Amino acid sequence: MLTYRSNMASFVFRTTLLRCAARSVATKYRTPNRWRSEQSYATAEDNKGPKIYTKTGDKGFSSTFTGERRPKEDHIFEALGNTDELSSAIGLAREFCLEKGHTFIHQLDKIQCILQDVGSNIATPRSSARDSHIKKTKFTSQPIADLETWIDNFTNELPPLTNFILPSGGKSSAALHLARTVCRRAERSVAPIVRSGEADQDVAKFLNRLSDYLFTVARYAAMKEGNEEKIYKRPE
Ligand SMILES: Nc1ncnc2c1ncn2[C@@H]1O[C@H](COP(=O)(O)OP(=O)(O)OP(=O)(O)O)[C@@H](O)[C@H]1O
Repeated sequence: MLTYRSNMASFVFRTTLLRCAARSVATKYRTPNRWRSEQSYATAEDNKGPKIYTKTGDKGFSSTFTGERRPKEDHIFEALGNTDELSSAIGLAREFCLEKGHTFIHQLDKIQCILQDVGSNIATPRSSARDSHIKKTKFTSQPIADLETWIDNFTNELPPLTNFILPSGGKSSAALHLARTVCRRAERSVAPIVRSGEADQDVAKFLNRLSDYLFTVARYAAMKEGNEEKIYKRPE
């Protein structure tokens, strides 16, 4: 259901994108509430209609939510791409965790949705944003507080860390570690955007806290599955 919903959201994104080519990215980075209301307007006609590609990016330029055209190697698209990759890495880890019946799936689901909001914020450079853009893409601090609560709860159940842990501990755990490293890349790419005032500070804080969450939940998954985590040993 959830996958269907997200496919649907992306489909509606795309169809709207084609209908409103001049506002291309504006449609792709809408707030979740806006997506939901648009989904209810999707019709059978929409389903037959436009293609997924607009070809507007073929010359190596794309659009921000504010309508600026920038080269694809711009910091903004780099950060958007890393955030997208992060959500995909979490999605894969989630599938392994689901197979093992882990209880934190709902947290991963929520995080993937928040990452869409991270993308909206990054795609809206403050220097060219109108008030309405800023209002729609504002990133709140609540998701950071949620991550901190989840980290603290898992940490209370885990044995204390006494060694360097290496990515291991079964498929769920190793996939969560991989997502953690992608998260750190996303954080690095967001840093200059936040520093220059183009995105909200809380976006950087969220990504920083998210890598700690992914580390902690990776350890938790290994513990719950009864898998040993590899620890660093100095090579003989
Ligand atoms: N390679 C990329 N990496 C990260 N973000 C991208 C990339 N290309 C585009 N974007 C961002 O994602 C939004 C949607 O992507 P999309 O693929 O529709 O853009 P496009 O390449 O400009 O268009 P098209 O694929 O239709 O030619 C863009 O408006 C832009 O903000």
